[in-house]
Amino acid sequence: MKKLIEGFGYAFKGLGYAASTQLNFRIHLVAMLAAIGLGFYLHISTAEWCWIIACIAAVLITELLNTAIEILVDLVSPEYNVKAGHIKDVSAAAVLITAIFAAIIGAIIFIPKF
Ligand SMILES: Nc1ncnc2c1ncn2[C@@H]1O[C@H](COP(=O)(O)OP(=O)(O)OP(=O)(O)O)[C@@H](O)[C@H]1O
Repeated sequence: MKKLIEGFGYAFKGLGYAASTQLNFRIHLVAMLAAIGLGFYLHISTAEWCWIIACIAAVLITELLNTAIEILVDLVSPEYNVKAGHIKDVSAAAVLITAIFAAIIGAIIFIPKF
């Protein structure tokens, strides 16, 4: 039980680190709050909530993994290295793709309600 609680502590430490060091993560958190607020304001359906929650989770998880990959690359390759650059670029592309598709799903759900 103690191990489980410690594990949660480390996870929240990671969340705090990402929130305090990554501007993009904070932007995604603001977008999450905006989507949740709009969801309540526009009374979206249960199925629509499921899509919005899945999108929020996908974007935040991808951003956290991107942050972890950036830290790992900086650790193993602090000097300039073409492959290190590719790893960071591909990781950033994963965040971009997730955010674009989340925005598309958000637009499909919210725009017709205005
Ligand atoms: N060690 C490296 N070798 C080669 N290119 C790198 C290296 N580190 C970073 N780059 C290049 O610079 C870009 C920006 O890297 P940086 O570490 O500033 O990431 P970032 O996406 O701006 O994240 P953050 O600002 O949150 O640290 C990378 O996407 C990559 O193209």
